[in-house]
Amino acid sequence: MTIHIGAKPGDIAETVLLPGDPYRAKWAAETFLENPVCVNQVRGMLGFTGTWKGNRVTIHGSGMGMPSLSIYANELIAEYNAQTLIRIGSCGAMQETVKLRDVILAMTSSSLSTPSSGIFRELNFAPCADYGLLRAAADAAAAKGVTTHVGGIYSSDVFYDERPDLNEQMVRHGILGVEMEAAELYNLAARHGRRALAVLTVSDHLLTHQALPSEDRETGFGAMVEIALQAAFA
Ligand SMILES: Nc1nc(Cl)c2ncn([C@@H]3O[C@H](CO)[C@@H](O)[C@H]3O)c2n1
Repeated sequence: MTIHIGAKPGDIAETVLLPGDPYRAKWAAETFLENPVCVNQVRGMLGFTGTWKGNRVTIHGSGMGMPSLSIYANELIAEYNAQTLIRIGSCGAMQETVKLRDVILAMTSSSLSTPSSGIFRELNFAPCADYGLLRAAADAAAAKGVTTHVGGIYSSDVFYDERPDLNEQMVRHGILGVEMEAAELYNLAARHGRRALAVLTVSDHLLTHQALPSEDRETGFGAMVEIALQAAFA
């Protein structure tokens, strides 16, 4: 047990999928895992452990924002020996070529700051995905015929952004999309020698201002979950 996770030792698998929304964790566990068991309910941040094709997997909410993800990722790594941590989530597209429902595989993630900024101080550390996971996810997506974009994303500290100048530079430099967790996940994986990847479904578009209707957000997420599972056990 930890301060924020009530699971008993051994309840959490070494492979953990991390959606921001605990109810998406519940949906994904019930949809994709055999015999999912709820292993955490502390503060409503649900976590479930089951098997996928015989492989043990935990699907656990991370909450929104890097501070929240940092709490869960730190505890999953330190107390439950998580070895592979894959964020599955939504993001906003920042390039014309990226469309709603497309999948983005985050090779790197830029940010203004992260919970690790205090450690790095003046170092501009480059948070990057595990290459093996990234390659396996790209292969899985291609095999499924899912339109996928691999490149840099932006992990923001805010949803209601007031920096159009910043967005302009990120679009100019090819940033594919914006979300709020991946950079710190990558920092923690690098610090602790673990594997991490962010597999994101485009739910909003910052240039066209389109947004997926709520019912699509769940179905469209199925491909992303399957890509993450296939990559984790490739
Ligand atoms: N900043 C931001 N902007 C856009 Cl357009 C987003 N679309 C999805 N998200 C993700 O969804 C949640 C916010 O709705 C966050 O966890 C974030 O990771 C977004 N976060």
